Amino acid sequence: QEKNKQILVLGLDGAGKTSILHFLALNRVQRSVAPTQGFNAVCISTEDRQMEFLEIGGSEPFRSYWEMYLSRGLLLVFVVDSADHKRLPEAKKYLHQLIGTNPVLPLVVFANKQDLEAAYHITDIHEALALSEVGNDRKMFLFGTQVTEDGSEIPSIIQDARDLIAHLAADMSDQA
Ligand SMILES: Nc1nc2c(ncn2[C@@H]2O[C@H](COP(=O)(O)OP(=O)(O)OP(=O)(O)O)[C@@H](O)[C@H]2O)c(=O)[nH]1
Ligand SMILES: [Mg+2]
Repeated sequence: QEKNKQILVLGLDGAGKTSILHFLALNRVQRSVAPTQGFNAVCISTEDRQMEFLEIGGSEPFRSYWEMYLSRGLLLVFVVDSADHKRLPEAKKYLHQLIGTNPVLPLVVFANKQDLEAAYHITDIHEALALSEVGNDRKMFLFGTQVTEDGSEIPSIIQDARDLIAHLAADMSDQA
């Protein structure tokens, strides 16, 4: 049933998936984050419902699971390291492979690590990931985020993103 579908959180290793989930769930920055070896399920309660997030590790051995779980996804949250310029083409390749299998799955992209000096601005991330090509029938959102202890401004973006994800997830469940 759609109600049991999860919000998939995918993206290359080190992009910040676990860090973002921790912040979304607890409004706090996690100090030492270990790479996710397999799956990381996080349940977040909003006023009227629960959201189930499923992160799948971004390291090579776990990427083969991404597509398998996509059919069970309510929406896709894709996280990139905005400062990892070298691997943006790889991230783009995986993203387009994933969404290619489902023309309507809503997409929320986090251009993470905006605190780093080398970070690309979201307009450059939009271009690097070819987000203009994700399809006209799909809802797509892009957030510039950072999960750091200093600077109180940006984490409010993560809270906005959480509200948006809650709305999208509710829409998708109600459609079922
Ligand atoms: N500077 C900076 N570092 C970050 C940010 N978000 C996460 N990190 C750090 O980046 C590293 C990787 O973060 P994770 O959250 O483990 O990344 P992940 O996408 O879950 O990685 P896998 O589980 O291996 O797929 C950790 O050392 C985090 O502390 C950010 O916004 N800015
Ligand atoms: Mg992780």
